[in-house]
Amino acid sequence: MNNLSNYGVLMMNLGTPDAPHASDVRRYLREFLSDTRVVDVSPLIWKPILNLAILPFRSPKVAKVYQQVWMDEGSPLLVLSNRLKTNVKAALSEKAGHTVPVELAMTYGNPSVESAAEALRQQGVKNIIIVPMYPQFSATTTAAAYDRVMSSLKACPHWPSLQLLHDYADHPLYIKALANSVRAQWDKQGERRHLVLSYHGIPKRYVTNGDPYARRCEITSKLVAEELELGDQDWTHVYQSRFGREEWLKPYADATLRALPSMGIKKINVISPAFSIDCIETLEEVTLELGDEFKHNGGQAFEYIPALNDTADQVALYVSLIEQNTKQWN
Ligand SMILES: C=CC1=C(C)c2cc3[nH]c(cc4nc(cc5[nH]c(cc1n2)c(C)c5CCC(=O)O)C(CCC(=O)O)=C4C)c(C)c3C=C
Ligand SMILES: [Fe+2]
Ligand SMILES: [Fe+2]
Repeated sequence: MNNLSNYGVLMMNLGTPDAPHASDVRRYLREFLSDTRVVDVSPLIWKPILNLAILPFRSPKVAKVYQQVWMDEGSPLLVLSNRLKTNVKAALSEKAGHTVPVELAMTYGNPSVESAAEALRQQGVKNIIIVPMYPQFSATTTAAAYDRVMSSLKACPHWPSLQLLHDYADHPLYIKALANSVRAQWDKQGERRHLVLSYHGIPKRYVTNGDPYARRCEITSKLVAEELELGDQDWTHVYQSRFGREEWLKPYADATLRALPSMGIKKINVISPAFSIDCIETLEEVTLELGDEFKHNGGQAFEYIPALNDTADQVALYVSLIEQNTKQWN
């Protein structure tokens, strides 16, 4: 990174409501669930269903869930993404010997891509590396982030050069970071436990149509298991966060966790490798909902292992990804 002064980093995460109220959640869900990358049904059919049958009921319900996990500074996804951004910027700048501009944007909602891109431009950035904060590529998330960047530039007369980070499902620093956080949890609890690796699901049809997400998740699980020297009986790979009626990727997390105690697995640790940052899906759905399902069905001990968030391991991982992908500008 020696003599480079005109490149900058745009870190991107999914998006989250501005406040934990039904009206904010409704606005956020409307934007998110109107993206055909996320729900690929024709808008002519989907829009009435979304506006009349989903948003009026889901928004107040989900707002209550956000209230349970909301932090003093805001939504966990935004607060923790911002902390990571700050730490990545400090680490990159220290290595480069000058300030490296790093901004955070969300695919849906705030901070917008337009505001982050303008902030980069104000700092003299001409080369931008887009860093979607998704370890496993999916068209529903990573490609949606790329789409958002491209649409933000539609009217832009002074295009920057762009580098798109694809994914890092099998990056050695990512696998080591996940394994380190499992080992840290085992040390804390004084015992190794069966490890459940729970990934956000997507409709099975998307994978049949070519989305590589499931394959990338399987690679992550296999490598983490190898790194931790786990036998086949010591870990389980599942998908959480189903939405709607069609079949999603299996095995389903809820059904699997209900069944584990009857198979003699009564103490578990759960890690959610698809989430670089803790959010409503990990803090509520995994920690509370799945934890309850497990315990109400004979499970004795359930501990969620936090996402990598703004830890030193995650900062080192992102610095390495950015360095590897900005070589042509060095
Ligand atoms: C409707 C289909 C959905 C697909 C496909 C999907 C894919 C997907 N999502 C993430 C990461 C996150 N999802 C989050 C929340 C969330 N996801 C969906 C639906 C789909 N996700 C909904 C409706 C919601 C909102 C909550 C709810 O109504 O249940 C979040 C958290 C946002 C937050 O504010 O905390 C993240 C992160 C991935 C990685 C993924 C596919 C790979
Ligand atoms: Fe999601
Ligand atoms: Fe959920």
